[in-house]
Amino acid sequence: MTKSSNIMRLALLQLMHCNDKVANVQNAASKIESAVKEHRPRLIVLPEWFNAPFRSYSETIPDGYTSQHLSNLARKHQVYIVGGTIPELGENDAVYNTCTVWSPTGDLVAKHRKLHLFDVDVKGGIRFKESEMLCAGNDFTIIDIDGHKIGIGICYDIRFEEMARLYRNAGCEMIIYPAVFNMTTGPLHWELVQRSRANDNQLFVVTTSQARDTNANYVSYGHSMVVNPWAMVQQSASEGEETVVADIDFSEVEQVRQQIPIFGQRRIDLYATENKSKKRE
Ligand SMILES: O=C(O)CCC(=O)C(=O)O
Repeated sequence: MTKSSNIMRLALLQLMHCNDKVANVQNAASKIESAVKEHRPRLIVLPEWFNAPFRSYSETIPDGYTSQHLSNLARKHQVYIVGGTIPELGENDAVYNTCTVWSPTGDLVAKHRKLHLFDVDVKGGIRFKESEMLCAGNDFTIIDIDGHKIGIGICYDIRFEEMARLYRNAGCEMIIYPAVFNMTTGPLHWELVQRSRANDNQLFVVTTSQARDTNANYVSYGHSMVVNPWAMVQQSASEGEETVVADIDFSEVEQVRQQIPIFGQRRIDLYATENKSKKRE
């Protein structure tokens, strides 16, 4: 697709979350409505696990409760929606951490199942084993909005440089990660990994987090963020419920790539990052 505009307005909805799926979807719907009325974004991004994080709430895509609501909201408001993530009930009763993307016609553009599950044990900090509850996806996901290629990853996926590199190699100008870092790794790495991926690959990195609820079992770090291809933080939220509005200027991607042309200078005679998935982008 040819690029119809170099500017794209994003709205990142950093949402508060509770254990009531219907209330969470309603909250997202009302924040989407306000963002559209006040800011007219082209693309809205929701947080990881914005509806509910548990198997008991899992649903099929695209006919499940949350999918149908996101589809209707995208159509009603004529906007693209990167629908954070939801627990997807997949084949053989497997549950995935899945991001859906909806077009302004209400169609499902793509779904991305988290590739890297968050299995960590940080002494005195956080222990988490996402693979006890969920299965990992196997496919990369690239969408096209107005001629701009955008890669999709989910939370822990951001730590894997090879994935971002493959997206860059496939022509992406932005990577969006719905994510919820925590109070151990958030202060340490949240901004660092975003600026690293942006710097390594000379593209925009966008994250949308849940808002911080200090009474939750898993306390979110917050700070939804847009990092530009110079690896500078263009905009960022604080901890609470907040909407971040950012005008992305895609011409910055080309400027950085021309001025610091690392991709033409790589020694690909000596090393490579190879896509081994069955479904190649
Ligand atoms: O990478 C991190 O520190 C946090 C990742 C995470 O919370 C997740 O993937 O769910």
